[in-house]
Amino acid sequence: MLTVSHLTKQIDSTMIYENASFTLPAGTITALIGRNGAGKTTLLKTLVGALEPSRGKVEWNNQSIHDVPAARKHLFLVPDSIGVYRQMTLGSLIEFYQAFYPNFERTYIENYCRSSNLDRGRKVTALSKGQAQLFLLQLAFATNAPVLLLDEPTDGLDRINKRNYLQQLVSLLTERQTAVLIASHQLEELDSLADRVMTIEQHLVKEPKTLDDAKASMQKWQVVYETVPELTHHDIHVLTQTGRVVTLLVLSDAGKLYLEKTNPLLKDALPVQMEDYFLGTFGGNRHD
Ligand SMILES: Nc1ncnc2c1ncn2[C@@H]1O[C@H](COP(=O)(O)OP(=O)(O)OP(=O)(O)O)[C@@H](O)[C@H]1O
Repeated sequence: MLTVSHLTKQIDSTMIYENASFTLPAGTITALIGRNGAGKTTLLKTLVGALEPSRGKVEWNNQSIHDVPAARKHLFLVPDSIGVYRQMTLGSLIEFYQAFYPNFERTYIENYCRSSNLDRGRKVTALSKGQAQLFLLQLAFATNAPVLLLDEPTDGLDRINKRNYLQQLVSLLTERQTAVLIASHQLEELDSLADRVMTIEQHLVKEPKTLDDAKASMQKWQVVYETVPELTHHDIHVLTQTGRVVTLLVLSDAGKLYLEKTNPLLKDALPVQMEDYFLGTFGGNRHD
């Protein structure tokens, strides 16, 4: 299992992210969410050994990813851009990763190239953004690595490829018991996919919570007023207001009490979605 302890990254004296401590259990999908620039990509790059941590460690079964390069064969990162692969041909990428990953399934990726009419001699730059992304995602499956780190995996995919890819991810994950960490802004997608959610809030990496626990930490209400009051409480986050109808998130018991005191005419509970969780966590007065 991948175990991360007190992982911290500073670049020049700027804190990028701090104190990441978590494990990635087999057969689970963990969503990593945070505002732009929160440090998600930097965290993924540190996990895979592409960046050195300032403090803390990443271990695969007690072997340090940073001190023992061979331990990295248990992880594969699909980056958020093809930058590092630009000048490589598909064939050379396949050779490169086959040499590194002991359970690499060459037939799998070759079949994919054939069925998608991708010539192995083509450079990654000669593919469209979506084609390159799909190729890397399939390459990730071909490595058979027990831990997959995916940075904005569905960015650039059309709806059909996105749906097919997500179905494939879930079935491969179940079959192989892969541990997956996905950094993404596609919150609706994460809602149906993730078992757990981990946030980076003001540089601090929080412990993963189950999706149910995360959603239960806030309540969503649709409230109707005679006259809508100013809802200024720290733990009330207004999502929308249409006339006298307000949809809001309540982030604490104090917020709940405050809401009661505003004497709404009607109050209906709504299910909390991942997008609400994001807005409640990052968009409320607490983070202003
Ligand atoms: N090589 C670098 N030198 C200096 N600062 C860097 C470097 N790489 C990243 N940063 C800074 O680290 C912070 C986090 O960047 P990162 O790309 O990890 O964020 P992110 O959460 O993935 O953002 P987004 O959601 O926009 O993709 C940013 O402020 C960025 O400017």
